[in-house]
Amino acid sequence: MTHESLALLRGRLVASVQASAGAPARDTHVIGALAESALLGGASGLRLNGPEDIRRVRPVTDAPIIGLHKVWNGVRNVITPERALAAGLAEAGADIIAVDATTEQLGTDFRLIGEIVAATGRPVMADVSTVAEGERAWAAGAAVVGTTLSGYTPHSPRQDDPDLDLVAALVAAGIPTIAEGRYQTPAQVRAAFDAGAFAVVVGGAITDPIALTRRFVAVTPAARERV
Ligand SMILES: CC(=O)N[C@H](C=O)[C@@H](O)[C@H](O)[C@H](O)COP(=O)(O)O
Repeated sequence: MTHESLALLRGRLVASVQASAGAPARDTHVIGALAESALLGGASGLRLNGPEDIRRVRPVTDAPIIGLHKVWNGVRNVITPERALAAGLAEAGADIIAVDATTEQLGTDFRLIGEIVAATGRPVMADVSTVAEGERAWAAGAAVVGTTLSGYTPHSPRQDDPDLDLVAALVAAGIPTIAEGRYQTPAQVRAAFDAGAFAVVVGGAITDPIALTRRFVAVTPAARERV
């Protein structure tokens, strides 16, 4: 199968435009405006959560949309855990479907990936947290693997920085890899491409004004006095 939409992302930046429930930006029109802004800034693709946001953005761009559907499992958001959710994303206009491909979510049976490819006709981006999960997802039919969930599962390293080691290890295993998760600076994005990443996804550092403001507030004397 050829994946034209995925091919368009090679060597390029994808903006993840999402907002948590309760955040002021959690409004489909705000998400739409942020997505359009990211495209004007040169992002070549978007990563969007849920059919509603995808429906808002699809008519204004031909840029590839990676769709995901987050479901809270009591500990963290799981990414598109069911076929029906994947079908909803495809119907809304997603070109690529992101799927949680962690051991804690799928155990050792990663067949959901192939089922979603068959049901939607869309390539799957498998969001993983370890090399073993990446290898299993690739064998199960993922078109590309993302380092998205490194740092968010019990068996991956907690760190403030992006997991560049995981990018390098997946690339060394011959797996097309999208670097995602905690990319905050252009230097980190460059490092991911230097490690062989196929594309890089940046979320909060582009689209989360609360997190961005916090970074600046943290260095004010008032904030330092509080520590
Ligand atoms: C762990 C998880 O659920 N990650 C989600 C996946 O879609 C999003 O909440 C992240 O914003 C996205 O991965 C981009 O990452 P960052 O915002 O760190 O650049």
